Amino acid sequence: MKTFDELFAELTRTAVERPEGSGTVARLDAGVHAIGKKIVEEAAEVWMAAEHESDDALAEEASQLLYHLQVMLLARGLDLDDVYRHL
Ligand SMILES: N=c1c2ncn([C@@H]3O[C@H](COP(=O)(O)OP(=O)(O)OP(=O)(O)O)[C@@H](O)[C@H]3O)c2ncn1[C@@H]1O[C@H](COP(=O)(O)O)[C@@H](O)[C@H]1O
Repeated sequence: MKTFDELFAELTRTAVERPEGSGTVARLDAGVHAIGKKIVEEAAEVWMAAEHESDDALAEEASQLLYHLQVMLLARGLDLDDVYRHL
């Protein structure tokens, strides 16, 4: 298990070190258009899970949406403080 901040720290390292076989590296290389499409897809899956699926399925879809949001922030060179100052 990891926290939101721990995942972002891991993905930040991944973006720099670019380990072979990393899905995150592939998503960053695909760019913000592809990442944006994935965010929309995952957001729809969160919505559908909330309406029709179990609590655990909803939690899993939410985790995937949060992951793809973090990838988008990294792709644009933002960090979590850039988001937190708006909360
Ligand atoms: N938390 C996540 C995470 N959540 C979601 N995903 C990706 O998002 C996809 C979402 O699931 P879908 O059901 O939409 O699967 P899919 O339709 O096959 O997705 P596509 O690969 O076709 O886009 C997953 O298959 C993963 O590829 C994640 N990929 C990585 N992580 C974590 O990110 C870190 C770095 O991962 P790597 O870069 O892969 O090493 C590790 O801690 C991972 O656990």
